[in-house]
Amino acid sequence: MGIILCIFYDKVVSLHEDSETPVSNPLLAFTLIKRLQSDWRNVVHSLEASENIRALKDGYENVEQDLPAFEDLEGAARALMRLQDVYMLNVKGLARGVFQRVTGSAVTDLYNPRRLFSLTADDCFQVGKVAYDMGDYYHAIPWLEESVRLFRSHGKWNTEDEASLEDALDHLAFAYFQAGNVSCALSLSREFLLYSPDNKRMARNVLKYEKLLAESPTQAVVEAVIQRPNVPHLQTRDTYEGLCQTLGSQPTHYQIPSLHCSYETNSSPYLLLQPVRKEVIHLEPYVVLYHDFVSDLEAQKIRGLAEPWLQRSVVASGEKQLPVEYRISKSAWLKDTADPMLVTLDHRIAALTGLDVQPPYAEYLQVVNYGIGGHYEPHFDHATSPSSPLYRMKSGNRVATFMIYLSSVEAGGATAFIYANFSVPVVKNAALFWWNLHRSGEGDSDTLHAACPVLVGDKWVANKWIHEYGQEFRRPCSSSPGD
Ligand SMILES: O=C(O)CCC(=O)C(=O)O
Ligand SMILES: [Fe+2]
Repeated sequence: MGIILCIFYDKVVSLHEDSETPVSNPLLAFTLIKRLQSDWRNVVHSLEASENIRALKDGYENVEQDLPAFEDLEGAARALMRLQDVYMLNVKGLARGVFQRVTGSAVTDLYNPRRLFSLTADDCFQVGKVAYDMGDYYHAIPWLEESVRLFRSHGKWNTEDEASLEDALDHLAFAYFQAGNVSCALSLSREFLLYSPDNKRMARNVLKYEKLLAESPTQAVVEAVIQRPNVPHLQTRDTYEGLCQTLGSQPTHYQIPSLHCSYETNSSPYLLLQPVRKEVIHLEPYVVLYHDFVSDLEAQKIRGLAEPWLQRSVVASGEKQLPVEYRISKSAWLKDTADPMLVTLDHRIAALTGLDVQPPYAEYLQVVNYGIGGHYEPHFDHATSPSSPLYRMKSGNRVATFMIYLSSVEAGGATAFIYANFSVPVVKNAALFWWNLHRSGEGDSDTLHAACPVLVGDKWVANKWIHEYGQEFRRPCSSSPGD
């Protein structure tokens, strides 16, 4: 193996040596994907590697098809930007490996990593470039700023790097120009010319920026405010993000007497022997958390059964099911026949809720795995249009959701109820239950909810969606719209 690859290999090994779990730190996850997607390729194609190039290339080509694709790197960069937005994380801090929310002069640590993984100038460049290529200068600027700062302070270019200080200056200058900040664009372009004085394009840009500033000198002082790119389908973004930022901890005014804990037996012989600790979290909509609904072993078993079948999650769009940016996770459906333990689980859900969960009155168990940055933006579980694929089961709408947390997370990943204005943290082995429909059969719009992005960790949940039919005598209907 060539010396360059050895150095590169040692660097990768030392970064990952003390992570005993699969990658749970978003910064480490991003750099791992980047190392496999672009750094390694850059080492292989570098001039220094030429003496050992054949062996090096053969080794790379053998595994190339199994390595992350550019699309994966892009996804990982977008996940970092999502975390930055939702948790108001500071890019400078992220590049140093810390997860800090900075609001005014207040700095809050959202997570304290055991070890700091800092990003390189080239890592930051790649994140900024993903945003830049999408015309998203709001995100491109801080990441490219950080890249320029790191290139300037370390100065050294590494074999595996895709970009140099000039590339970072070039992109940042143009991003500032696009965002309306001509004076920053000008000074960065001038700095670029110090390193590459013969670059004609940049010389023309400098002239253009000088001319613009001469024509309208106010441009020099006006700090352009760049708007964060809007997500049209998400009007409730501020509430959602605020609820995610609490990481599921409840404000004290929720500690009201009607919200209490009890041992639930629901008059079921099954539960009399082993009551379940129930915590009423909210009344309208009615949301309860059943603690220790499953054991560690059961949770592990369910994850293991689902793992081989996991696929990118989809959502109902008209009559079709499609992957979308607002739901990022993997999921699998488990039939009861997959393991007798799932039948036991159904019995336990039926005993607790008093509902019939046999097919077709409930769906199979949907197991969901969210990686870093994985999320599900505000949505309803029940169908809101008569053409929804949910009606294909011919057992009505989804009357209730029973969701089991099959893992803990290190940070983030809370379940947020937007209009009801509360969020529930991930409580390993607990199950969250709520009614999606009023007794009239009409959807309860107060159940709008979301899965906050996972900041650090690997989140698993399982959904059991219970349908209207079969529950007629278990949850009688009522014509009163409020019930
Ligand atoms: O994962 C969560 O916290 C919520 C998941 C959810 O709402 C869903 O899968 O429909
Ligand atoms: Fe949901």
